[in-house]
Amino acid sequence: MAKKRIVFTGGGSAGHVTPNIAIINELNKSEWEISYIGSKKGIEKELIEKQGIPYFGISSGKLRRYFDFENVIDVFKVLRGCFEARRILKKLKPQLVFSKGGFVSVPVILAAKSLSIPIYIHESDITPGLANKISQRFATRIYTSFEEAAKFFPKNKTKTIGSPIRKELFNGSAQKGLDFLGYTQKLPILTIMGGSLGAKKINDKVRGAISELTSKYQIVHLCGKGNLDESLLHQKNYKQFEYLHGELADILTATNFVITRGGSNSIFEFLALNIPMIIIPLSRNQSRGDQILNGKSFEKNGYAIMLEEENLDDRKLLDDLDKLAQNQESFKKAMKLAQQSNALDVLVKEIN
Ligand SMILES: CC(=O)N[C@H]1[C@@H](OP(=O)(O)OP(=O)(O)OC[C@H]2O[C@@H](n3ccc(=O)[nH]c3=O)[C@H](O)[C@@H]2O)O[C@H](CO)[C@@H](O)[C@@H]1O
Repeated sequence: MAKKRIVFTGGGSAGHVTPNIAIINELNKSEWEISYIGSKKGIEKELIEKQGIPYFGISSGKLRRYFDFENVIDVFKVLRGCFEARRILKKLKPQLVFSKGGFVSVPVILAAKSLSIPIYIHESDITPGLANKISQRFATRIYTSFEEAAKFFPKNKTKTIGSPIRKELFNGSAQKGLDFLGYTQKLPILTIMGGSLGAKKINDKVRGAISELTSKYQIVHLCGKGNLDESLLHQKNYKQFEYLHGELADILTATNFVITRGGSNSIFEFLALNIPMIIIPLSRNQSRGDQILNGKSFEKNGYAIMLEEENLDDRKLLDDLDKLAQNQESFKKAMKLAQQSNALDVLVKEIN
């Protein structure tokens, strides 16, 4: 029997890729021929090629909400991306395009629409990103992580399902994580994840308070590409990484507490893994404020403490960490009570 064909798209940062990887890993490879269209150089290229999935790079422009001369150039890049995506889709002839958003997905969606290929999209945040805002009118079905997001999309084709999480994250070994880090069970493990690209503000604050932090915690700092601090290479109880791939599952299983940006996929992963967290969202100056809404929603439900960047100083960070540790059982209880969504199973079923 001929295989069914699906094309995934999404990129720019890992949050627009890891949910696709979660789904790809669950699709039966003897039934599905899977391909991916992303940008020529974005993080999606490396992450998808690691999975052994055929990858097609297209020209893509950044979508900005403000005026910039670069916008004019980017319009041409996006147009070029549309033609390239159309050529690739005509060749691959998929029955479905699945998009996780990010600016590279827009040309793919426009091309898919022009070829009448059905399109499913997933929105991770409470308010839709610009790419999904544009794409939604062309989508056949729209899925959201947050209940609050559904109101931004047409009712008849939208469904809230939660966040599709890579199954491997649930199969980690705490001991393997400790061995990898060279840590013991003497002090709690605090993992700091500044989103997939790292967060300079968080990196600086953590490093500024390093003596006090490392006297209480064994730290795993995911600091983003190009953000390693050489002066701390020999710091006791401190391990820094630009980005972790396969080891992440073991490390998160060994982790007691997390300090994180408010990226939707990360915080849903910590929720599913029952790890109490402090969320420091990207501020309104640097974003549309989606992470603040994500953080507020998690705080309201008792899963996290939210600490706004404007209030982020060493003392506040240390105090909030103490609060998190003292009340860890109540955070864990609230997280356990949360309807653990089976978003991944739902999506795989709907795609099949
Ligand atoms: C700056 C920016 O625009 N951020 C957005 C981006 O965040 P970002 O790309 O940071 O996305 P998320 O925090 O949602 O997800 C990051 C993903 O990368 C993985 N990971 C991270 C670090 C690491 O070392 N290894 C690893 O595997 C995490 O497990 C997670 O699956 O997309 C999110 C989902 O739309 C949005 O909520 C964020 O606002």
